[in-house]
Amino acid sequence: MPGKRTDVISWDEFFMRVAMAAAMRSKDPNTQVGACIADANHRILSVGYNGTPSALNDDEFPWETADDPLLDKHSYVIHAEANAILNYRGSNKDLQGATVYVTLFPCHECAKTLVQAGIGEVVYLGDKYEGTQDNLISKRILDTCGVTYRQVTVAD
Ligand SMILES: O=c1ccn([C@H]2C[C@H](O)[C@@H](COP(=O)(O)O)O2)c(=O)[nH]1
Ligand SMILES: [Zn+2]
Repeated sequence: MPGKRTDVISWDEFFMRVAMAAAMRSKDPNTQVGACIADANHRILSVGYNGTPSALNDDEFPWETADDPLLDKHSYVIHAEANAILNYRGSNKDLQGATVYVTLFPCHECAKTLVQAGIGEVVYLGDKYEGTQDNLISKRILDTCGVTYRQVTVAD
């Protein structure tokens, strides 16, 4: 069609950029994670980022890592993927076969949650914990459950 723009961003890049925007809402000083769930019709089903439960004042809880679980941020943060699933307002069945775009490869807890929610594909940006025990368990869960995963890059 004459005059039509053709150099538009791909769906992968679009959904990953939505996940990247969500990550910018995270208060975590070390690792900001965003997740965007999309269906086969290229509709966004939900978005989430890593943060404390909304009823919990994030000024009153730690954002550092500590040996004492009471003082460790990991005890209080809901992961981006879990928040995206929890934020979803449709029927759970609609997540069946959906794709999650996530800025960090999911941890093994998120892998279990994604599988149980029916997510069929994980598209990720970074894998900074690659090779760790948690990361290997996560990949084992996804592999065993038939959830495919692939890495994408997004230009600066
Ligand atoms: O699957 C995942 C794994 C981690 N997160 C969040 C949880 C924390 O807020 C950070 C990780 O912090 P580190 O300092 O890198 O341990 O990332 C997530 O949302 N999803
Ligand atoms: Zn996780």
